[in-house]
Amino acid sequence: MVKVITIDGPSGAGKGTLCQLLAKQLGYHLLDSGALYRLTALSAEKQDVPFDDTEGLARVAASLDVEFRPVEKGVQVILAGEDVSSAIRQEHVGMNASKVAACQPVRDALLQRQRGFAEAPGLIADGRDMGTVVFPEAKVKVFLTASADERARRRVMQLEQAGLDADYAQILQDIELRDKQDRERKSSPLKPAEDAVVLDSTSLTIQQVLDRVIALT
Ligand SMILES: Nc1ncnc2c1ncn2[C@@H]1O[C@H](COP(=O)(O)OP(=O)(O)OP(=O)(O)O)[C@@H](O)[C@H]1O
Ligand SMILES: Nc1ccn([C@@H]2O[C@H](COP(=O)(O)O)[C@@H](O)[C@H]2O)c(=O)n1
Repeated sequence: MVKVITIDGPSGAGKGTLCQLLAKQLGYHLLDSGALYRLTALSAEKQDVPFDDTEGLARVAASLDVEFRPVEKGVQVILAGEDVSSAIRQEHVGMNASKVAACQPVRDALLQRQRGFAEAPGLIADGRDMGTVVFPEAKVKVFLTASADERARRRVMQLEQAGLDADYAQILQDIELRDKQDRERKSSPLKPAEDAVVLDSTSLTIQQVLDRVIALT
């Protein structure tokens, strides 16, 4: 059986950073499930599908023409031949992803595609419901958290390092709103699986987080 390690948690907890390091160290494949919800939101926007059109959104999710291309500094995301790696990372796309992700038909449309990433020798699955819904049989499950203040501080640093303006108060407000939406929705709400190890990274370095997760494998 393919070994799957699930890393779930709220926005900015450090899941993506951890998952890339884990995948590299263990030689496993990587699933960035948030990218699929972001791509669905971006495609819906491009195709003028309203965010309350459940059927339309599910069609968009089911027909995503996407390729994840490994490159030296991570993964390039290609949507219908166009490089949307930066476009899907915009703050408003994250908020829209959180809206479309609350729609059960969208989640249903993406389920098998996500499971298809589980190939030998193993998979690191990054998201909100990897341990609870998509890979409930995974042997190692981590729920990575950090305080909202710390996550906003990290996001500000990330944006400033990329040469972009960052308003701490606005970012904190967006993080808290996205947390609320993701935790309170009916479909696959953000929560730790019963058998997940909860890891609070607020005062841990990236290396310390990585070491603790490697110790679980
Ligand atoms: N333990 C840590 N200490 C300090 N900074 C960290 C830590 N973990 C991650 N970071 C930094 O925090 C920022 C956000 O991390 P990352 O993008 O991995 O979060 P995420 O959980 O994947 O967020 P999202 O779900 O919104 O994609 C990055 O700039 C990353 O370098
Ligand atoms: N398994 C998942 C992954 C993500 N989502 C939703 O997508 C939004 C964007 O995710 P990022 O990890 O890229 O920030 C997120 O806020 C969730 O609403 C999800 O529902 N399930």
